[in-house]
Amino acid sequence: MTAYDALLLLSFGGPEGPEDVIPFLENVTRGRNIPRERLEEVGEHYHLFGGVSPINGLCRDLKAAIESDFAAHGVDLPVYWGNRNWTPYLADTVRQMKADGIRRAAAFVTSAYSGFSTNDQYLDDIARARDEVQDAPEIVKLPVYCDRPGFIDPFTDAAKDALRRVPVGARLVFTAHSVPLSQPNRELYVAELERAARTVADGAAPGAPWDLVYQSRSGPPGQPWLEPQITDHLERLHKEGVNGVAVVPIGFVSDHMEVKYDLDVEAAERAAELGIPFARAATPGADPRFAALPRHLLGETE
Ligand SMILES: CC1=C(CCC(=O)O)c2cc3nc(cc4[nH]c(cc5[nH]c(cc1n2)c(C)c5CCC(=O)O)c(CCC(=O)O)c4C)C(CCC(=O)O)=C3C
Ligand SMILES: [Fe+2]
Repeated sequence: MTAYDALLLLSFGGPEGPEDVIPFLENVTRGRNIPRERLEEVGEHYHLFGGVSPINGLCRDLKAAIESDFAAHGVDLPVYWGNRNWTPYLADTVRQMKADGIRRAAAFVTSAYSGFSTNDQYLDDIARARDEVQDAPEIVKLPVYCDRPGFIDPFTDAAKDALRRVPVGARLVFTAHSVPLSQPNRELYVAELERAARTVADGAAPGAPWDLVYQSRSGPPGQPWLEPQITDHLERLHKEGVNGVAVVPIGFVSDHMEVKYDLDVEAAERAAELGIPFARAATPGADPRFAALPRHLLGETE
């Protein structure tokens, strides 16, 4: 079926305990001009969760779901997992793949879009990890999948479910991670987000208004980033008299910290203060349709 001899699940990584939080944040922000106060604030978000990022468990679940999907469809490929910013570090995974005799792996990244943070940085990570390992296996990133049914359909179902938890007429609000306006390929990222949001909105609430807004901004105050922020947007919707909000984190694939804190804690609190009924849609996570995406994408590339 395929010219590959392994699948590599490539993710962001996150701390596994309180002592990991600061070194993890240093890894993420090295050379990136993020204010110290912002780091301390984000560190507190992790400490609220015992210093453990949800992303690691989510990756383990997704890896198991991909393995089940492969087994159910006769795809005989081992699945490896490596991260950009924390253990299991990608370079260590590549070293293990090499030791196991892997020669050419396909990489499925836990980020669906084109753009710098969402695609290009992962390509750089692959190149850097391969440089660290002598005769490293070839690693080919699978195509961007933000328009695929395996990504869109779970969101459409989740958006419908979230709409059922707020009053009829509530606004569908899509969120994605903000990035600096100066970031390379920012237009492409936004265009893909708009297209994905429109597709989900058409499926979940045909004809109803929807918005695409941003979250988790981290740069210095003077630097322009994609706006509006979800919290500001909630205020605006409140002033407009909107009677409820169903938030769909279309920019992410799983319920990691940006979802569990920035939406489920921060945005939900803001909505409560404003008296707006608020529901947050699930992300694809380990949905079997999402876990089937690597197999579908493998079948298309050689
Ligand atoms: C577009 C995008 C995605 C979606 C694509 C993808 O999923 O890859 C994403 C995902 C994630 N971002 C994550 C964590 C962090 N991102 C940070 C900082 C930044 N993110 C950025 C962008 C994105 N980030 C940017 C432009 C910065 C500024 C620094 C820089 O230019 O790189 C910081 C520093 C502190 C802060 O938030 O300021 C942290 C801790 C986690 C792990 C969560 C967990 O542990 O559960 C995940 C999945
Ligand atoms: Fe981030």
